[in-house]
Amino acid sequence: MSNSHAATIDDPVDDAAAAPAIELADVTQNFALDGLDFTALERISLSIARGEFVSLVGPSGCGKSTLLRIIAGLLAPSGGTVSIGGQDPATARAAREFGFVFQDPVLLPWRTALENVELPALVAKQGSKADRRAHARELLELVGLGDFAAAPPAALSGGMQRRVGIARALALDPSILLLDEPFGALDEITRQKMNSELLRIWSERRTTALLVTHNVGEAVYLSDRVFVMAARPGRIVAEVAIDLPRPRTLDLLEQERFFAHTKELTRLLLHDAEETAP
Ligand SMILES: Nc1ncnc2c1ncn2[C@@H]1O[C@H](COP(=O)(O)OP(=O)(O)OP(=O)(O)O)[C@@H](O)[C@H]1O
Repeated sequence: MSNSHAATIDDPVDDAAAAPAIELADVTQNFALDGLDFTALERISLSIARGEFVSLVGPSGCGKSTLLRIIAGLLAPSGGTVSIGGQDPATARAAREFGFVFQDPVLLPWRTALENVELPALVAKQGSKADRRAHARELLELVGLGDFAAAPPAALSGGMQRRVGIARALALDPSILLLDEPFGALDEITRQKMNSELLRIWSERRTTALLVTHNVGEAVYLSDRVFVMAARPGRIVAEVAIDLPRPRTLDLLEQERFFAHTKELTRLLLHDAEETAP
């Protein structure tokens, strides 16, 4: 039986389309501190499929942020290979494959919410002024801030500023969202609301998401898979698949299966903490 459209093994276009969103093989990172070399990350290997939501949890200093920086092409690893949809990280970064959301959204105080969201496209000289504005408006609507386009950051609550940060991260239509403790500084209720919003936005935009968090419940609620890291040296010690149905709603937080997963992850983290205690 023949099919003229079937992919062949050698087809580079189909190979690139089939490549995982993020793939790391034996990634190692050494840093020098006070003249001494130390291993911050040791042989990290992982593969994240397109459209997957994956979290990294682990103790402070285990290298989570360093790993994000390597994936984003901001830091060249000491060893190993990184592939972003079949490209090297620097090429992927230049192609604007990444959107970043950090704990502090760092909005420009003299620009309105809309102008902050518009900024990446302005800097990248993308589209006409009218197109940029329309896209920024659409993104503000997406994060539920359509009525706050003209507000300066100082007039927005912490949660609203994070929403602007998410809208800005999506401004150049990235295929991968890298989130480093984005809601760490928020109170618990606002954080839960923001997580629900994040899930909605992620499913609407169909991006790949990689989240760094200290919060085990947050990792379970959001993720398809969670990687547990340990410190000294930073490494992956467990991978947990979260078998909770989607779409996920806040009532999930009271269900037995949710508790079972958070318990398992907490146990893995504590077990590791005991093993690496000084
Ligand atoms: N540029 C650098 N030079 C030297 N050491 C570094 C550098 N960047 C990170 N480190 C060290 O690498 C280790 C991992 O740091 P990293 O910030 O990635 O950890 P983390 O897991 O994100 O921590 P936290 O959860 O506290 O944010 C730490 O010991 C840190 O001091």
